[in-house]
Amino acid sequence: MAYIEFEQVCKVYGSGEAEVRALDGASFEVNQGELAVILGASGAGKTTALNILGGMDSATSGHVMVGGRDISAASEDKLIEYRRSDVGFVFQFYNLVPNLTALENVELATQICPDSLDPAETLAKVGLEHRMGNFPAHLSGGEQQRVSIARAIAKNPKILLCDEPTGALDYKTGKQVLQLLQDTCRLSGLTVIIITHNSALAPMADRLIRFKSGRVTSQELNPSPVPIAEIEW
Ligand SMILES: Nc1ncnc2c1ncn2[C@@H]1O[C@H](COP(=O)(O)OP(=O)(O)OP(=O)(O)O)[C@@H](O)[C@H]1O
Repeated sequence: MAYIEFEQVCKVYGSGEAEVRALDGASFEVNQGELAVILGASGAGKTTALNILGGMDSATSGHVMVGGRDISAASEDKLIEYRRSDVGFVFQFYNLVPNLTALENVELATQICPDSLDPAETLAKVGLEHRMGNFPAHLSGGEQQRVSIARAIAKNPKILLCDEPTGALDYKTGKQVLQLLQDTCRLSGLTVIIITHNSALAPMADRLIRFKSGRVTSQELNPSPVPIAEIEW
């Protein structure tokens, strides 16, 4: 059994004329420690799938198994615990608290987690040891995204879910952020899932999952993933 199993998941928003099938029987799996890339056009259902996997949204039907637990059948209390201790999120627009410093943003996330890592050490790991006292507005986009990655990693989660993590960054900064995510996956054994529109990123993945119209159209394993530094687009 794979660590993550997304089985025939449907997500329907609205009803009647206004019904939208954001997911329409999507199935994929990801093994522990893998870096998976989810590719698909706008509206294909990628964010919906990630939100369900992260326990932030619920499936209309189907099953979502993580580490042998059926999170699609979990109670609200269990889901809160799952979101706190098992899942780290990285968003396109960082979502940092503006009136807290970089260090305080990371500390805030770790305060609710039982096995969290040291916030200052984690910021140093992402190369921000000299920027810990800065507020988000005084950091570049790439640095803010590093803080948000540190915030997610410092929870010591089992899976790291990244929704278009380089969508707001320039080419060079985006590449550095992807390198950090690839290194984090390799060095810490964290299971990392990255959503992107950019098909050029496919070679960096251990597993490539393609979404179209709420379904998974293909799932490929890559025996020799390429370091992001060697990928150009
Ligand atoms: N809360 C909602 N209510 C109604 N429809 C929704 C809701 N969330 C998503 N949808 C619809 O579900 C479909 C899938 O959306 P989703 O955001 O998952 O796609 P996506 O592949 O992540 O797209 P993008 O790359 O543009 O972010 C879209 O048609 C979207 O409009």
